Amino acid sequence: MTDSLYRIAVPVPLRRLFDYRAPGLNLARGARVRVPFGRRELVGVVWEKVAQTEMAEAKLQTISEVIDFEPLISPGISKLAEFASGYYHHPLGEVMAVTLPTLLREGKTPRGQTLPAWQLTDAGKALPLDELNRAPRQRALLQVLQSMPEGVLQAELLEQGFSAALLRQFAKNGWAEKINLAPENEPVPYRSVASPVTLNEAQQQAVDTVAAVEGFQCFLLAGVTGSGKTEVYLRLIDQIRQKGQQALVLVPEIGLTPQTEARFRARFGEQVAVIHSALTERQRWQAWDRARSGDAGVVIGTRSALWVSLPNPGLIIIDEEHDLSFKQQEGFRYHARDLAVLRGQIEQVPVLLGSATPSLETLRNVKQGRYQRLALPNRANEAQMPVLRCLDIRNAQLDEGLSGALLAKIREHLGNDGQVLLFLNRRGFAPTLMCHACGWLAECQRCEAHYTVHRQFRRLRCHHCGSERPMPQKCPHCGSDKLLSLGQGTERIEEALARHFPNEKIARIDRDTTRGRDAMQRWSDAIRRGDYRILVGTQMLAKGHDFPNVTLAALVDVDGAFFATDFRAPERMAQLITQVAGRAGRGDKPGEVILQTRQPEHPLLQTLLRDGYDAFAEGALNEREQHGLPPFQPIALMRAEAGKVEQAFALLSKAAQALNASGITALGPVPAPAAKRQGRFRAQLMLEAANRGQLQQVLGALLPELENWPEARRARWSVDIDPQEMV
Ligand SMILES: Nc1ncnc2c1ncn2[C@@H]1O[C@H](COP(=O)(O)OP(=O)(O)OP(=O)(O)O)[C@@H](O)[C@H]1O
Ligand SMILES: [Zn+2]
Repeated sequence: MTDSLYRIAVPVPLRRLFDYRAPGLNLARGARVRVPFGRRELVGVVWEKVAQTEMAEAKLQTISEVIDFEPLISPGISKLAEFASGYYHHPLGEVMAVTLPTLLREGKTPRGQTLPAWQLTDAGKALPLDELNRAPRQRALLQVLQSMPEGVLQAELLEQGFSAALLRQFAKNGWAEKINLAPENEPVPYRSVASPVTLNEAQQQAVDTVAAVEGFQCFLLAGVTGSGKTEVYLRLIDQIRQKGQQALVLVPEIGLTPQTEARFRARFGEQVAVIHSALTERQRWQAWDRARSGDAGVVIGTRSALWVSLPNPGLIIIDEEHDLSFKQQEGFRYHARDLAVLRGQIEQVPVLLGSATPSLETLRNVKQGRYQRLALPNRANEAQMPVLRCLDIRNAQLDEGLSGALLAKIREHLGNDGQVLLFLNRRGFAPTLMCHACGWLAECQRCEAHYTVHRQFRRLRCHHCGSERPMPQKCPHCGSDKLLSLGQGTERIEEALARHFPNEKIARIDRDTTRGRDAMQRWSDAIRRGDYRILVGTQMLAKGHDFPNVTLAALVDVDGAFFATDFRAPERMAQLITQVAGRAGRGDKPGEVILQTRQPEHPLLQTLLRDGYDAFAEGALNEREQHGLPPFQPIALMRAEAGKVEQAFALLSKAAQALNASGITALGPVPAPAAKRQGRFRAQLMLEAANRGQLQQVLGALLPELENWPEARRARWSVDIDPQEMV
């Protein structure tokens, strides 16, 4: 007799699966098992049953414990994981582990909520009904309990009119006992709630087009800021819920836009399960489990929610599809938007990508006819799009980066009862501390980067590694007390504004003021109430908010982006400007947008202001095509970091040779833009291929080999397919 053999995805950084014996067991794909691995025990996921193994008989080990007898992961998700593992060249075992909530990954099986219930004892079961003919209530209860041997929820019995006293009587007689029963995960029946708004023509057309699709089709919902994209999502979800299907909605950072969650809850109530990073592990598992059981009809979450198994999916939505947060930047570097489209294909459901500033990747897919474009060209509620204007600050007198003209504009808008929003993508007081006497710079030794001055905390902080130290009183080098804070962060702008507008309350929204679970919710409520009329913030303030009374949006400094080396910098800048601008004039008062710049004639800025984001994107796409950059040609980055520079370079140089020999262009190695982080030196290799197939094939062959090189043991390395950031 031969044992059953199973191939298991074990969470180790090796690009292969492992075979185990499971004598006499019948295991389901997607179920968890505990297996011996080296000297440890690990939780793996059953991948497939195999007839034979290449492993030596003596090395073959036996599964130590079966955790799930039913698959925990849906067939759709395991297909998606398998594809992603191949595409991103990340070990399948680790992919599986990353995609599960921590409790499940650790092999735990959290017990769901249980409710009090009643069940007959053996004496109760043996009791003939006729014996209770003279006590009709008792007889009725006995009859109910006999018909449900697994027990009946106490709440249900009370609802049927059996009193608590009667139940106690049964217990006293020894006929029944109180037990705990898991509530049946019966989906809450869905009732459609009438929408408070009537869709406009463009919205209605978008809804009708998506709703008419059977099976897979990917759409771009290109709606200008404030065009009512969310309303389109809600309407479509309502339609699929009526068919009993589930919707998956991925959003950038749900904590930043509490209004979005509130709108979904207002429409779908208990149907909604929200998955984000601020949940406890138990809450996260609960939300995940409600989705997996079909109990939750609408799942809203950040990147990792992509991996939730759904028994009955009907629609996948990616809101703000251009957002960088959909790309995981470490470990398993997947792009949740790209995989969501694939998931739609696997599960045969429509996918809707929404954005006012679509990524160039998505726009190219539209051009090629792979995605269908749905446009919402106007704001939903008759509000006009704001007017964008450059404010030339060359030679202007600046007070902490604020020009007199900008200050006058702020005064004007406040005078007209509007709120004003100032955007600066730098938190803290100042990005640099310098000694006026000797030129000493406060630098993080571990990262070779400037410390940021945080006056609020009286500390210097490294924004790369998080290390910090007290603000020095004197220069540690020459002892002078003339220490200068150079440049501006949000804290400093706030301080300057407080000087100019002493009677106004100022809301500063950045990572330093939004700690804690409901911080953003409180800010958002206070801003909508009008408690604050001046808002200063980083990109947290640029994303998706709907503050109807904001009439002026100003970008304090747009020049930085022009000097960035990353080829995606112009795209990001255009998206950011358009999104910040989109916060202005959303209510009944018209909006105005001001960009402070020393490069008012910059062609990119000109195109964006004169012709809008779509025209800008068109030009940017042409440029990418001419230079053979994504989305026209695929690129990948191979990164390495080590305690010594030479170790990182040694590995990458050897890899470059191998890659160049196989027809891939490997550029480098060069030091990474952030060449030292947390005491480790970083280098990278840029890979360009003629096409995806070639890139996949060459890397697929090289990496299992590279894994065993001696150089690979002296450096930590990773591969980033379709990298979004070059850092
Ligand atoms: N058909 C409609 N009639 C009237 N008001 C509407 C309609 N659709 C949406 N709105 C309102 O318009 C405002 C903007 O809508 P919504 O927030 O959905 O836009 P959005 O496209 O998601 O915006 P952004 O991309 O800027 O986040 C909201 O206050 C919403 O209630
Ligand atoms: Zn540091």
